[in-house]
Amino acid sequence: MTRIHTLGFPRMGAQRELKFALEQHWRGEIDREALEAAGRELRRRHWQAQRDAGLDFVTVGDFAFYDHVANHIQLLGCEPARFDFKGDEPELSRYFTMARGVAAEVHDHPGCAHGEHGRFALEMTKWFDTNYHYLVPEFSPHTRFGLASVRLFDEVAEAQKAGHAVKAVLLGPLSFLWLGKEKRAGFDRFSLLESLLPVYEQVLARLKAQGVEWVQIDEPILGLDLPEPWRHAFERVYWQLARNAPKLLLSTYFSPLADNLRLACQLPVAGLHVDAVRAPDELTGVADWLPVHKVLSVGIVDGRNIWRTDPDAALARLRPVAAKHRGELWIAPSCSLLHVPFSLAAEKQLDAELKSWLAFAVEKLGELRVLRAVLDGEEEGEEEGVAEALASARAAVAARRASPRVHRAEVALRLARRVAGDDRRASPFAERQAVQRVRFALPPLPTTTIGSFPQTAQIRAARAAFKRGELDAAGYREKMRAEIALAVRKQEALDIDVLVHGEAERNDMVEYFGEQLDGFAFTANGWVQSYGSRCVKPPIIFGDVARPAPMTLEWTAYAQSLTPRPMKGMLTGPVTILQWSFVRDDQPRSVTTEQIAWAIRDEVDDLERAGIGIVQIDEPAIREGLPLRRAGWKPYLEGATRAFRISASGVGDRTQIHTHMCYSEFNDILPEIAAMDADVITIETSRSDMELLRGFGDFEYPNEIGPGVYDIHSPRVPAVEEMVRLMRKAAAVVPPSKLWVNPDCGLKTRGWAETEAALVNMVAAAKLLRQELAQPS
Ligand SMILES: Nc1nc2c(c(=O)[nH]1)N[C@@H](CNc1ccc(C(=O)N[C@@H](CCC(=O)N[C@@H](CCC(=O)N[C@@H](CCC(=O)O)C(=O)O)C(=O)O)C(=O)O)cc1)CN2
Ligand code: MET
Ligand SMILES: [Zn+2]
Repeated sequence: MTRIHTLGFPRMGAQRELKFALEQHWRGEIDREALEAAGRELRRRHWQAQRDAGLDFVTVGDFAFYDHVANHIQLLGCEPARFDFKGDEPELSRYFTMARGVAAEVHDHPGCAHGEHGRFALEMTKWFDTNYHYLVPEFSPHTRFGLASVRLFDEVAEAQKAGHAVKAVLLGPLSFLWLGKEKRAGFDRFSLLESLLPVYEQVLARLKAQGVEWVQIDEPILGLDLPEPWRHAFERVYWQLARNAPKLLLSTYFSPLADNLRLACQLPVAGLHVDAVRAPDELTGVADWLPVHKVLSVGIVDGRNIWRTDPDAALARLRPVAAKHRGELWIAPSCSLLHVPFSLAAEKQLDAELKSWLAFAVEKLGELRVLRAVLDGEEEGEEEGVAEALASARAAVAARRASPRVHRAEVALRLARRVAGDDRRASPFAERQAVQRVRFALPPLPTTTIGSFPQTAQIRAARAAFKRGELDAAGYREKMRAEIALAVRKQEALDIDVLVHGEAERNDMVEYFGEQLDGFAFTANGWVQSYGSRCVKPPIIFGDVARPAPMTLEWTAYAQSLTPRPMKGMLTGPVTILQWSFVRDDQPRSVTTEQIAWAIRDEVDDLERAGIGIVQIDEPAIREGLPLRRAGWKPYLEGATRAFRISASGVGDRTQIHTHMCYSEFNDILPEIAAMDADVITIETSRSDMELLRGFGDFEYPNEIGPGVYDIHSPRVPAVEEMVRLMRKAAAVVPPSKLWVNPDCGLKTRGWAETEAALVNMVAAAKLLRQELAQPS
C-alpha cells in the first residue's frame, strides 16, 4: 500500500489569521497566551485538513510564529549571545526580539554601523531559490548548543491528543549549519558540527519516547554543489543520529541530487524523499540505488507551483518507480506547501475555466489521494470520489493544453522577429553618460530613493474600498494622486535630486504589473508567506504575455508635472516579475521572461516619449533566480541579462536607465551584472558595512553605482555620521564620480516619520561629502 504525506503545510491560515494575530500581538492588542491560542487553532485546522484528505500522517513541526529556522535556533539553544537575554525573558518574546530586533533600543555606538552591539534583528535571507525569507543563525567560536525549547514536543503531544498519526519534521543538522553565517572572519561553522549532534540526538530520542514513528529530517543542501567536507559528513552524521531515533525520512527538494544521489540513497536512514518535479530524470537512478528496505517518498505534486497535476503524467513517472523499487513507496508534494496559497475555495472571482487548471495546498493534498488510489489499483471508483476526481483532472489538463487563451500569435511573432542588437543600447556607456550628465546636470553624489514611500493604512484602506466597489475609480485616482503629490512635496523639501512618485497605487511591485498584463491572472486570496507576517500574492502567468495598455505612464507623468526635478519612472523587471509569479510550466521559463521583457520595453519607451528622462527597472530577484546548481548558471544568466537589456534598450542615449537589486550577494556574478549595462545600479550594502561593494571596486564595475547607505528593514533612524562613514568606505573602492547616495531598498514598510528623519540625514550626509570631495586633499 502506498502512503501519502506532505513535507509541510502553509502556516498563515486560510484567511491569513496568523498574520493578523501576530500584528495584533506586536501592537500590544493581544497577549502571548492569545497568540499561542491562535497558533494552536491554526495547527488544529491544518492537521484536520491533512487528516480529511486521507494523509497517513499529519506533519508536526512545520508551524512557526515567524520562521521555522528561527524555531530551530531556540530548539537547539543557540540564540546569539549579542541579544543578551536575561533568564526570565519568555521564549516567545526572545523569539520576536531575534526576528524583529528591538526598535525602541537605539544603539549609538560610533563605529558600529550594523549593530554588533545592539539588539538588531537576525539577518533575513532567501530560502534557497524561493521568495520565502528565513532568519539566519549566527555562529561563532562561542556558539554552544543545548536542547532549549519544548515547543516541538508540545506540538507533537497536541497532535497526538487530537488523535492523529504524527510525522515530526526537523531541519537536519548539516542544512541548519549550512544556512547559518559565521560572525567572525576565519571561523568555519562546520567545526560546530560535533557539538551540535548530541542535541539532535536528544531531540530525536525525545520524539521517540513520545511515540513518534517517523521523523522527516530535511537536508535540502543535498541539492547544492557542496564542499567535500560537508558531503563527507553526511554518512557519519546519520550513523550517529539514527542510533536512537525514530525512523528517519531524509528529505531533499528544490534541486537535483546529482553527485549526491548515491550518497543520499546509501545513508543509514529509513527513507528518502526526492523532488520528482525539479529532478524527474533522477527517479530511475534513485529507484536503482535505494535499498529495498527503505521507504522511497516521491515528491510528484509540484509544491512550488499552482498547476493541477496531470494524473497521467504523474502515474507514468510513478509506475516504473513502483515496479523497480520493491520497497515501500510514499507519495507527496515535491517540497513543503509553504510556497503555495492555502485553498482555491476562497477564489470567487477567478473564472471557472482557469480555476479548474489550478491546485493550491488543500487541493494538492486531494491530488495525493487520487494518485494513491490509482497506483494501488482502485481506479474503478472503489474509493469514494476517485473516479470523478481523476476524470475531472484529466479534462482540466486537456482543456488547458488546448486552450486558445494560452497562445497568442502576435506574441510569438514578436519574439520570432527579434534582430541582433535589439538587446543593446545604441551607444556605449561612456557616451551615454556624457549626454546624460549634460541633460540632468546633477550634483556629484546625487541623491535618490529606490521607489516606494510608506504604504500607509490610509492608502491600503482606499485600495481595499476601491476593490470592494465602495470607492469609484475617480475617487481612487484622486486619493492616489494626492499621495503622489504629498511624496513629491516631501522629496522637494528634503532636497533630493532624483525624485520618485512613491508607488502609492501599487499593492505590490509584481502583482501590480500582473494585474495589467495579458496572460496573467490574479487571485483574491492567494497569499504566500514572504517573511514573518508579511505575505505576497504572486500572480499566475498562464498564457502568452502582452501589454494591452500603458501601466504606469499616467501616474508617472502626473508626478513629473508637479516638479522641475527629474522624476524617475519605476518598473519591475522581467526576471523579477517571472521569479515572483507562478509561472506556466508548458514552455521554458526563458521564453516567458522574454515575453515579459518586450512588454516592459513598451512601457519604458512610452515613458521616454512622455518626457520621463530616467527609468528604473527593478531586478531584485535576479540573484535568487540563479539555479541552485552551478551547472545551470550560465544559460540562466544569459537569458536573464538579455531579458533585462531587451526591456531597457528601446530608449535613446539621453534616457538614463537605473536598475535596483537588494539581496545583493552577487560578487560571483559581477560580469553578468555589468552585462546588464544599466546606467546606474542601486544595491543593498549597508548591512554588510559596504563589504559587498568591494567586489564592484575590484571588478572595476564600469557604470554608476548607488550603494545603499541605510537599512530600510528597521525603523531605526541612521545618524548623518554613520552614512558619511559608509560613503567614505564606498568612495575608497569605487571612484566617487560614479557614486550615488540612496537607501538600501524601497520604503513601503516604513512610516513617514522615520522615513523623513532618515532622509534628512541622508541628504545632509551627501552634502557633507560633496564638500569633502570637492576639497583637494
Ligand atoms: N512580490 C514581492 N516579493 C518580494 C518583495 C515585494 O515587494 N514583492 N519584497 C521582498 C519581501 N518584502 C516584502 C515587503 C512587504 C510585504 C508586504 O507588505 N506585504 C503586505 C501585503 C501587500 C499587499 O499586497 N497589499 C495589498 C492588499 C493589502 C490587504 O491585505 N488589505 C486588506 C485591507 C487593508 C486595510 O483595509 O487597511 C484586505 O484587502 O483585506 C494592497 O496594498 O492593496 C502584507 O503582508 O501585509 C511583502 C514582502 C522580497 N519579495
Ligand atoms: N521600487 C521598489 C520599491 O522601492 C523596489 C523594491 S525591491 C524589493 O519598493
Ligand atoms: Zn529592494
